[in-house]
Amino acid sequence: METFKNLLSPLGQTSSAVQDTLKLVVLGGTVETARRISASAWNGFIESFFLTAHFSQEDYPYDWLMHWLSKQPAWGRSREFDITTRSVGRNTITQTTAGDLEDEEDESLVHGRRKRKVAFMPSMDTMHTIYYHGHWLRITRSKRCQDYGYCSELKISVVARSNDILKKLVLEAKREYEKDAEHRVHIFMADTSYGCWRWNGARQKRPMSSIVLEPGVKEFLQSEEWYAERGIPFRRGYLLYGVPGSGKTSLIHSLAGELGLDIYVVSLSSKGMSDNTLANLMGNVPSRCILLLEDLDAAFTRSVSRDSGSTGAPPTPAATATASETKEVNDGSTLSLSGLLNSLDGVAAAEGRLLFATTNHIERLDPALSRPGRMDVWVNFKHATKFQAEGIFKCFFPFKKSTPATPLSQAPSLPPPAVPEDVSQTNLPGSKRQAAHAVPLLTEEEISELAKRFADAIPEDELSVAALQGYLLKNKTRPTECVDEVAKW
Ligand SMILES: Nc1ncnc2c1ncn2[C@@H]1O[C@H](COP(=O)(O)OP(=O)(O)OP(=O)(O)O)[C@@H](O)[C@H]1O
Repeated sequence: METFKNLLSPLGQTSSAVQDTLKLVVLGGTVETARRISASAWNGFIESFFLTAHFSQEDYPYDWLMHWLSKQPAWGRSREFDITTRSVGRNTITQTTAGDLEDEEDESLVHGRRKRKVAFMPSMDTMHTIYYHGHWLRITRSKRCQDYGYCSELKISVVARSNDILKKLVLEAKREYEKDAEHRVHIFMADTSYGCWRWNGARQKRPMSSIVLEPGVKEFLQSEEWYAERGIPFRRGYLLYGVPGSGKTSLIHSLAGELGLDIYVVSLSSKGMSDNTLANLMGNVPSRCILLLEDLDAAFTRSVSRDSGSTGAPPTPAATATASETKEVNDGSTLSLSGLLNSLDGVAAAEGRLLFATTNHIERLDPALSRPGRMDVWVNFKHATKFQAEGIFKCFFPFKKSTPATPLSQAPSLPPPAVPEDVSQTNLPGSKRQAAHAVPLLTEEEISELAKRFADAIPEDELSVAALQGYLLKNKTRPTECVDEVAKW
């Protein structure tokens, strides 16, 4: 009997091990089930109290919220963040507020290159908490994968019974955004790969007075139509043509600022541009904007396939030459003249949109483009005249208003004032034109005198205004020497 027990004992040990294992499995399973039930009960509880709003980068409210958040000290104090020089929305303001590493220079140029701003961005997938009107907002920024790449999303949750608090937040963000955007013009570029518009940056508005043109050139803007109730003329296309660096683009930007419109830019020379892409793009421009077709001629010097539907340009030698060039280059663009004309007609028919086109080679354009209702106002931009040289000099250097009693020679040389009443330097990009440079402050009369001498030394109709601006920029702290040395330049 004893022997039999001894024989069975290993089996008894095994069965208790199995029992122990089973106990562990049951215990583990119970704990896990309890955990899951409590987690889902907690989530259900949370969801029944939390309201959550999602904001996609593709839509404007995302920008309003990012802009609003950028102004919140808590957002800037985030303990986990990315450091970026990239834009995060349509609004560069998001980069330049709380948490900005470098805020004393705005859009300044260093050796001709734009200085990059570095900013703190709260990192992705981290929850940030902000107190807002008696509520704690839980905010998470995350990335979503889309057909054409990644798109950011903002999720804001709040414990509240109704969504009034979220509505209030969105409206406040919108108001603040619009207040700041008043001083900026947003630029959207056509993306030919996906036939859509991409935000490309926001520029400081530039006063129209800083664009120095011969008298009469700006007249086309002064018709009453422009400032009629809607602020937009009716069914008009404006073709600005002429030498490079003569102010065509600058004038359009300045106008956009005055009318409070964003600019949608299509470069017809872009790779992959086709009739369909152009039609898609045109179909997606908002109702109030400036549509700018850049390098209109480029489309005709590459691969525009003229079809029987087009009226055809007279066979000028230039056109013949470009036709032969056309065959050589083919980068996938299949834009046809009729496709372009159809798109233009569609845009022109839409009220509230302003159509502008620029070209450096007017002779290459097809006359069909200048039909009434298409490009019916043509404006020629030439090289700088003496009048423009004088004007640009005056725009460039700061001056102080001299009181009649003060003799010119005794006018004290003061550091540049920070007061906004100084109307000079409006031609320079950026808002802090006078900031760090010790420009000797001359009187208005002295600057006028120097400007006259500068203009006398500049040959008429030979240099572009951009070239003159480049020279002045190099001498931005030496107004007098710059005039003395201009003959050698
Ligand atoms: N008439 C002008 N008045 C004031 N600034 C000007 C004028 N023309 C050119 N500029 C300056 O020169 C630079 C280039 O000007 P802009 O880009 O407007 O020229 P553009 O005619 O559009 O040239 P492109 O044909 O090469 O596009 C800008 O920084 C602008 O400030």
